[in-house]
Amino acid sequence: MPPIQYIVEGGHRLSGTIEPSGNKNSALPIIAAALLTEHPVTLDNVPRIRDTETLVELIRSVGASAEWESRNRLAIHAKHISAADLDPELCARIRASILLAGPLLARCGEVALPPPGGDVIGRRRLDTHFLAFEQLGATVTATHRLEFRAMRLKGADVFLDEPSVTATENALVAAVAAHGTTYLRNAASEPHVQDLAHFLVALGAKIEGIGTNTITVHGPATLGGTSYSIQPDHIEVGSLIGLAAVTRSPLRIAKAGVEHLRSIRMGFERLGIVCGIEGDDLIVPSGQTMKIHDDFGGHVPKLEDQPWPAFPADLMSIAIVTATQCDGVILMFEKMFESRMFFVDKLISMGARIVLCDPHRAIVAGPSRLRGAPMTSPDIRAGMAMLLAAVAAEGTSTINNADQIERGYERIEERLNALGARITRVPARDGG
Ligand SMILES: CC(=O)N[C@H]1[C@@H](OP(=O)(O)OP(=O)(O)OC[C@H]2O[C@@H](n3ccc(=O)[nH]c3=O)[C@H](O)[C@@H]2O)O[C@H](CO)[C@@H](O)[C@@H]1O
Ligand SMILES: C=C(OP(=O)(O)O)C(=O)O
Repeated sequence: MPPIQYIVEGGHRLSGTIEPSGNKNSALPIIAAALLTEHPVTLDNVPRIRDTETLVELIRSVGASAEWESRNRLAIHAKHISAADLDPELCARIRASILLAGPLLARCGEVALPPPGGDVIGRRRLDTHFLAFEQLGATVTATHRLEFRAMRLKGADVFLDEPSVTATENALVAAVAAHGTTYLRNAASEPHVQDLAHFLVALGAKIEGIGTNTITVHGPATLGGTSYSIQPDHIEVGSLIGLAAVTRSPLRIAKAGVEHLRSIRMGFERLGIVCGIEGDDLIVPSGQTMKIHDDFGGHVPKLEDQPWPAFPADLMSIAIVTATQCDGVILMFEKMFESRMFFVDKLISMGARIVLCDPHRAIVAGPSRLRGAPMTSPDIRAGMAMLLAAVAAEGTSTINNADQIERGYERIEERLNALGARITRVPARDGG
């Protein structure tokens, strides 16, 4: 497939209603966890994006059947599977290939995984996965491949060294098959971790403490099949709030999953963007003050990411581009990844007033007028932030490597164009 470029004619107001897709980071562990049961599973609201398509290819390669029954409905049946050698090229395409470790270890007793890929946003350690598997009775060997073995997984009292999202998900899946009770302490509690836990419960698992940082699993469970619908993507909702703000447009985000939006709404409120709620819809009115709230005493405020339920790391790039259009000064503090902020040089070349203090902190002074510019997307969220900047800017921008954006956002140019954006999707001419 040739690389994709977006050509964006900026400066147009948007309006209308848009529905977020299903959560990518829920769909990935849930598709992998469907390998735990030999009974049929039907998943609805699966985002049809590059990451899910790649994981579907991977689960087929171990013997599961996986058919798209409609655009967003996926039927999986893992009656007989074998953790035979997995394709290194497919595994390297996505971070989520590591999520096959838990279900394949549980079903097959051993698995050898080529290293995972994913966004290049800094070092991405796997040590927490290894710690959890070892405490559940597996042996782990990490050389050019990651090898996990356990003839019988045993329940344990596991304290994770950090609340890693995918490590919590792998440990949770392994614990469902383990003999005895498992406590996962210092567990991640992101909406996607909760979604996976609810899916496992629908299969027949016994899990307590969903949504907290101590998850208790009573195993081993006798699992059946189920039909399950993936929750809306709160990161996409946050991206759409940013889009409405930077284009000063009124948007209704329908079926937004408002129960998971509290910290996200608070983050945008610090930038002077206040959203309303009507049922499960989120309303972003136009005519916002977009005035950054100083801290008490007139001090420079800060927006920082932290593990859930605080403001999510995956929205930091979107928050930065949004802040460039707000009135005031704010420190943006990205604590998790070493390279996620480097894309701000592109915003600076478009006219944004940002000082990158170090790889984790940037000071944004707004508002600034953005001019269209050529850009290349380094990762999903920086790419989406660039798309927001391009839609808001005067003039035309090009975004190369838009494939990165499409790893996480389904038919995004088509859906934003329906709101009034002017984005043309073309195969990249310069290979970019
Ligand atoms: C497929 C998937 O679900 N990917 C998500 C998952 O990745 P993933 O599960 O890979 O991310 P982790 O939660 O393991 O953490 C990512 C990085 O943050 C650091 N870290 C983590 C927790 C912490 O309290 N402090 C800290 O500094 C880790 O050292 C690591 O370098 O969670 C990330 C953090 O929400 C998101 O960006 C990714 O979109
Ligand atoms: C970092 C992300 O994804 P992944 O972990 O799949 O690379 C993301 O969704 O922002």
